[in-house]
Amino acid sequence: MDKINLTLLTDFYELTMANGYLENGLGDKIAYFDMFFRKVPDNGGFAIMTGVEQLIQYFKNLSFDERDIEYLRSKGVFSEKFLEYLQNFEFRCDVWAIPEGTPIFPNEPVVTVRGPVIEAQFVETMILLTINHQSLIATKANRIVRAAQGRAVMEFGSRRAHGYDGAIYGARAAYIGGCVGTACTIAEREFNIPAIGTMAHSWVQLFPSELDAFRAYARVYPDNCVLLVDTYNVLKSGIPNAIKVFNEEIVPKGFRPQGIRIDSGDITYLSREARKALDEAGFEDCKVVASNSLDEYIIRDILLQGAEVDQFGVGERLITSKSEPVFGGVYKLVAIEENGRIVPRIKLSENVAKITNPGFKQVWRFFDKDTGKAMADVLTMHDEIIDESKPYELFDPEHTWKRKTVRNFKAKRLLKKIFDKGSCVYKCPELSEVKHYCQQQIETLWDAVVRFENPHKYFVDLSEPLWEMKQELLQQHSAK
Ligand SMILES: Nc1ncnc2c1ncn2[C@@H]1O[C@H](COP(=O)(O)OP(=O)(O)OP(=O)(O)O)[C@@H](O)[C@H]1O
Ligand SMILES: O=P(O)(O)OC[C@H]1O[C@H](OP(=O)(O)OP(=O)(O)O)[C@H](O)[C@@H]1O
Ligand SMILES: O=C(O)c1cccnc1
Repeated sequence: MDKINLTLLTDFYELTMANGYLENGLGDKIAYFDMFFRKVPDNGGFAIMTGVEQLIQYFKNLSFDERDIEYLRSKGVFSEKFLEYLQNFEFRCDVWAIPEGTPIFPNEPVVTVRGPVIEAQFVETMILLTINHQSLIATKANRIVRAAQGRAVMEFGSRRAHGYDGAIYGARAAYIGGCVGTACTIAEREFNIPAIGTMAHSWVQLFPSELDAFRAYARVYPDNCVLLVDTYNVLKSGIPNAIKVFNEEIVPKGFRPQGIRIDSGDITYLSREARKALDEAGFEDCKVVASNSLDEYIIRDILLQGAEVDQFGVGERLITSKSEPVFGGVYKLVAIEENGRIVPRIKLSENVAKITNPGFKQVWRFFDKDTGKAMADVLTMHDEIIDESKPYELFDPEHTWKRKTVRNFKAKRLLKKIFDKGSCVYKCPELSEVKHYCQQQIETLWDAVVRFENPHKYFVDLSEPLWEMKQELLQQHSAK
């Protein structure tokens, strides 16, 4: 994409704090921040990590140009020393992230940044907005795709997206989450996501009659003809006219009609009637496509009702994650360095669930070697080693008497280093690989975690050393 300088896309307080850190001689103080989220949208059992590639681009392009500096100077609140620092700004942080397409769970770090506090703090806004947005849409898209039970879901949301990047990155996230393609053309040019689509009502309205409109379309696209049949009356005119045109314009040319699209009315009833009519006309292979404010709940319902739909087009409720439009990822300071030693920091809260997990950490996913299924995630100190040859005791960090010893497991580190002292050390996989990886990783989750209603809570535990360190910090603070 054409580069726009997004360096100043940061909350103003990041800049005032940065200026203040410098004034206090703390500019080079090393700090650690974690991004994590607290709740899976739509009460789902898991979310999908997405947006790392855009985050990498952001880190690579961070630099303050003349216009940025002049603007900041005009505010009259920043020291010349700070403006000079910004002019020579170079990103020097280490960054770890969970790879795109990985199922992620509440309270585990999905991004960790270590570096001079000025820089590590400054990037908060873009880290959160990038990962929050794409992970939200990928998670929503995956719910819709799962509801469709193997039927193709096309993403039709650009026109109702919240801004152009909401459309483009939304299309990207939806593809990772399982959509087969998008109506967003630029997403194919940029990301190789298949650009697909049918026709609008305006096409049908423009011609003197529906029959004329269908004929005209079929003549231009005999090999890829999907007709929109609900402009006037699906059963009385749309379907009969479509069948007539298929017979007149498509079959004689040696092609097969691709489909019809229904965009209003009772989708169950109309799709069943359409299926019957198409089958009777010898078009058993002609697909029935449905659209119209669909989401996972409506798709699940109409399939339960016996709808005969082969493909779904889903726009507004997917691209805006309408039922729950906030992912809620946050960015918290978890440690600082003092004389080269990592000193954990904690954020307290009356609400126990909101107390942060302190320290520089790693996230491990435990897989059962027999079934290949994910059993639990465990947060550990960053340098802890998990020995797969020995039994490992998992325990609930809140109810510590709940314990389980696991054997015969594979433990995989989830946080991968993507930047080393400001240099990118990670090669992003192709988007098609990410999509495939996502599907594969979801298959490692038990059905109970994946189901829509009251999914089983996947365990995100703390290792014994991390749990003890957290207790110690809590005790220190309560003693104060
Ligand atoms: N069988 C069904 N069960 C449950 N929901 C359905 C069924 N068929 C359609 N829907 C959904 O019901 C909603 C109906 O939307 P709406 O009120 O816009 O009606 P419409 O048929 O599109 O009307 P219009 O002709 O004005 O476009 C849509 O979200 C659609 O997906
Ligand atoms: O309902 P969504 O899930 O967002 O799916 C996309 C919608 O966008 C189009 O309608 P629109 O009225 O914008 O254009 P049209 O005249 O081509 O139907 C399309 O026909 C769908 O109804
Ligand atoms: O191609 C389509 O059918 C389409 C594209 C965008 C929005 N609604 C439908």
